[in-house]
Amino acid sequence: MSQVPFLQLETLRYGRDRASDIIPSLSLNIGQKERIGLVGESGCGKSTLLKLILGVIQAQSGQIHCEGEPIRITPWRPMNHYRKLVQYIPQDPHTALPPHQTVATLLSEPIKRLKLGTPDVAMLQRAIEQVELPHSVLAQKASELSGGQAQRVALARALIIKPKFLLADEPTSGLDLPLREQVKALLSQVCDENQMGLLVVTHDISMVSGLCDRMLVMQQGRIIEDQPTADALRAPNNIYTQRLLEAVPTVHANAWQPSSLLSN
Ligand SMILES: Nc1ncnc2c1ncn2[C@@H]1O[C@H](COP(=O)(O)OP(=O)(O)OP(=O)(O)O)[C@@H](O)[C@H]1O
Repeated sequence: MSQVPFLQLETLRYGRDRASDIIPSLSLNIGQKERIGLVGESGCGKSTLLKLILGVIQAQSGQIHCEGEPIRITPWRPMNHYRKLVQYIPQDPHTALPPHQTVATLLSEPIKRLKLGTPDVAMLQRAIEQVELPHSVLAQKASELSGGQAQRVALARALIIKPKFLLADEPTSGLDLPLREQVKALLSQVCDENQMGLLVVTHDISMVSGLCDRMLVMQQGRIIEDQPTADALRAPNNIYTQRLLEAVPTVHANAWQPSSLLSN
């Protein structure tokens, strides 16, 4: 019996009019626990696609199914169920997290909103431990967090409801190199621990090569490359992907080798 994909996006269209659609027609299947990296130049529609999947904006046409069910049958009832399955970490947590709220309040909010019980101290402490922050952070306000801490708190807030899938919009933008490596390692770790899938938008090809099984390249709202990451990096199908990889100083398509080859 064939397994239903976790997410099925069918001919999604998003834009004001057909002549200037941000996403003209996009279809994509995402498997359970799949880790996908989405790259493409600025303004091509990556964040728009994440918002469509999250359900915060609605496509003009097309459908999204999650585990075989449409995500929006009536405005609110199915969305609550869906939000328990799919969570999001924003591009800039510092501006997305309400500055005057404490981390404890921020972590409690999704549990209350989604009616998943009463948050207790032990639950909040476990959540903050999972992103490798000290318990003392729970008492701090969002405005008092560093960029790296805010990113981890945003991750803890997404993970606290134990989603099956995480959408991450440029989770390492604005962080310095060591912090980027830490966030990448942490994402890999939490995906393993929580048996969770991931769709990460990034300009950092090393994040895709280090974290994702599958690589998508978007151009003008269309997916023009969709391959296992190793194949996309070694032999891209599309000339645009080739150019994108050549523009990356650290990971050159010709220099890249899968770790299995390096260890032989
Ligand atoms: N709220 C909005 N109203 C109108 N146009 C928008 C809105 N948000 C984004 N756009 C436009 O949609 C297009 C795609 O934007 P989007 O943010 O999805 O791109 P992106 O690939 O994520 O870019 P970046 O890599 O710079 O974050 C851009 O042309 C942008 O100007």
